[in-house]
Amino acid sequence: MDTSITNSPMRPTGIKPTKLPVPATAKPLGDISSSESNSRAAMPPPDRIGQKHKISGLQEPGPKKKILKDRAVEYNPKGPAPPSSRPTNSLGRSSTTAAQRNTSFASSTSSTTRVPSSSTTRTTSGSSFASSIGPGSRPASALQHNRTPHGNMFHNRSLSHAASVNGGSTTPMDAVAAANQQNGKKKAFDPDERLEKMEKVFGLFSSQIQESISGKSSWEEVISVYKARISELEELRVQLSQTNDRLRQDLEEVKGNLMTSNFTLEETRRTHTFDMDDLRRKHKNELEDIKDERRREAEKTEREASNEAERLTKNFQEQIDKLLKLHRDELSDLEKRLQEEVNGERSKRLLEVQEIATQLAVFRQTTEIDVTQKDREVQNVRNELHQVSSDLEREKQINSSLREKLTEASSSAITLDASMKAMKAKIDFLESDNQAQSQAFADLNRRMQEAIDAEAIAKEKLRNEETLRRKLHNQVQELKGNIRVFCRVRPVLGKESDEAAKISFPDTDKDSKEVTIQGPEQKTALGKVTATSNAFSFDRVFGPSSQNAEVFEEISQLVQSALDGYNVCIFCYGQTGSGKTHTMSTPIDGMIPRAVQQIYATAKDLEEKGWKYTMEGSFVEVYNENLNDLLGNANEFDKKKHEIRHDMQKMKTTITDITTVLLDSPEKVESILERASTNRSVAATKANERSSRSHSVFILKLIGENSITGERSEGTLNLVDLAGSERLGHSQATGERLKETQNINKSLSCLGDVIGALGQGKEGGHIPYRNSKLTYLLQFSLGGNSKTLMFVMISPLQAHLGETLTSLKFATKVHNTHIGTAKRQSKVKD
Ligand SMILES: Nc1ncnc2c1ncn2[C@@H]1O[C@H](COP(=O)(O)OP(=O)(O)OP(=O)(O)O)[C@@H](O)[C@H]1O
Repeated sequence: MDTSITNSPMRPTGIKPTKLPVPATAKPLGDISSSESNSRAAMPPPDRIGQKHKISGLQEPGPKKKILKDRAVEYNPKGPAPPSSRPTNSLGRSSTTAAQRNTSFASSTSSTTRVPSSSTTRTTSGSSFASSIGPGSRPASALQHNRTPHGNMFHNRSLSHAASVNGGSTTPMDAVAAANQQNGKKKAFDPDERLEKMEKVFGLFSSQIQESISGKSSWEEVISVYKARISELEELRVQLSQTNDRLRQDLEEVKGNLMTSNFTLEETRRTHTFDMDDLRRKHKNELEDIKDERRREAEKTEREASNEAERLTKNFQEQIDKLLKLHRDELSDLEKRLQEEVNGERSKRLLEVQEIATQLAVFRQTTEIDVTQKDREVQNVRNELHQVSSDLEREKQINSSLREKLTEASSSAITLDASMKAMKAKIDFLESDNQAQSQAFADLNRRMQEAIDAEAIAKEKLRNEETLRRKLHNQVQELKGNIRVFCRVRPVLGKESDEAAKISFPDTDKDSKEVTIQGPEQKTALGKVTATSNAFSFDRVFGPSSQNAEVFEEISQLVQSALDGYNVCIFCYGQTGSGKTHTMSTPIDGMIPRAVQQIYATAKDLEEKGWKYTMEGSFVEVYNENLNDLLGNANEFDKKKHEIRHDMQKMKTTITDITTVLLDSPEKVESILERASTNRSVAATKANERSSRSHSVFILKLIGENSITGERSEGTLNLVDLAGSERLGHSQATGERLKETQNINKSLSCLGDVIGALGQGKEGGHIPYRNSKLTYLLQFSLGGNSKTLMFVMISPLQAHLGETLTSLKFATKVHNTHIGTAKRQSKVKD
């Protein structure tokens, strides 16, 4: 049999092998061969049998049945066995034949077990063998259980076959044993009977051999079917592997496409995110600007409204006063005029009455004289009585007319009296109206007084609230920490063509406190290129699109603290060209002008709460460990010596021979900055042609006094623009520039040392302020009695990545420092 069928390694194609038919004649032969061998082994050797016969002296049996050898020849389909030179045994079979048979059985046994079919196939062949043996036989699998360690299974099985040929259910062994038993009763061993039985068994075996031979051809057919099937399967396998290769290629292609799509998608998403961020920031800035504008407008309107109200109240008061005065004057005039008129009229009427009375008296006298004359005349001229009577009559008529005249005069006197009374009533009325008005004015005055009192109470309340606000504001500042670090990344400028570094802002939507920078690319030992991602966190991070207004919004609270009497120090740290001067000193927009503007606006608001501020500004430069007066004469730089003096009791710093400008208008700061800028030492290095090689410190002293509460506060706002922090190696400086760079590096590292020592917070511990001019100058503005803010400025260029990471590490060190609680410098005047 071709063992390559079963032994050839079959690739797993996933196709189940077809169940191939197993010929019914096929039988496992190994057992039979073995059993035959075993049967023989169990028999005594023939020559010994003969010997026994001879020894026993028993009579030779007569004409016997054919001997076993002959019978074997009869059963052999190929004819009688060839003459053998080898000695044969008494059974007439050469040992070679038996060996061959054994080999043949063994191989058929192994081939049977090697058939590459399922257990079903094996079972089938097992059962076919079982069926070929007879109804009483057991299946091959069952026979397996009879295997003994001594290999005598074949013996048992051959006996079993023999038994089944006899048609009984007893095994051949049992039969032999039974025969032995029976014979044993008669005699110990009956060879004839034994031989007969053996012949029967042999006949059976021979028939089975025949069957096996015919089964072999069936197996060969099966094998050829298998072979055909195998070649088919091989073809199928080849086809499948080709299809598989094609599919794998397709898969690779699809994977490539997918990666490209993913990459494009990622690119688009990133661009979109950046656009969104920009838009969001722009929108936020615009919103902030609008808010600011609105707030300013609202404040302005409020201020205007209150001024207008005040002005109106004043005007109204003045008008009322004027009106009152006018009314009073008018009234007194009217009164005077009326009095005069009444007096005039009265005297006139009195004169008239007196005149009439005089006339009447004169007339009466005359009349009386006339009457006396007439009486005398009557007497004299009684005769002339008629004449005198007529004269009397006439006189009576004159008298009556005079009486009428008197009545008329009396009535006119009565009319005069009435008009006088009316005049008096009018005067009375006018006088009573004046009283009502006076009452109204008194009411008005009272209400005004009440309003003034309420205003005074409100102002008092406001003052108290201002004090409370200062306290709370500074509590909030203290809670935020007395040293804060902000990071600002400037945008890539139009003129810059260098590659931008990979800087991201992971929490722009939330707190804006984080910045992540991808470090330089490095090759691993295996040649793989990797880049580390460096994440930093600060109190606030401003991206490239941030504006100075947005930055100032964050520091305005510290400026307020300076007004409230605290020492505040704001630094800008970073390499040359990273945006320090842009942040600090840009005209109108920078931190210095904005701080001054805010201080003015707030100081003005505080005026009505009783506060009056004076502001003094000075601007100095620390260059090569020398102090220069930036508001002084540039020709005296590095020649004139300025000394720093500390008053340890009052915790005050003064610089000798320094220009101090009284800032009495916000515009003055512009001229200060301009002057300082022209004076400031700017020298070229290879790193940046506009590099500032000195530290500049804008010192603003704010002294506030409250005339009402007697409070006084003294705060200092230091706005420090540090020199470029680049390392020596990078700036490639030599000579004078090398000295500058060394001094800059020294003072910056001293600043780090001072902050570090303050951070350790040892009570009374040594703080190395004296190690550099800068730290010595800022002694009272760093540490316990101050609030410090450090801006770390970042260049967005990949070429500056090393400096950027160094700056951020320094800033992180500062950020991790906690400086003790700030104390306000305030006192109440004695
Ligand atoms: N946020 C910003 N927006 C726009 N331009 C900026 C910004 N920051 C800096 N710049 C520009 O970058 C350039 C360098 O900035 P700046 O002079 O402020 O750097 P610096 O750190 O002060 O350098 P130096 O150490 O030399 O003083 C300037 O042209 C400035 O206008």
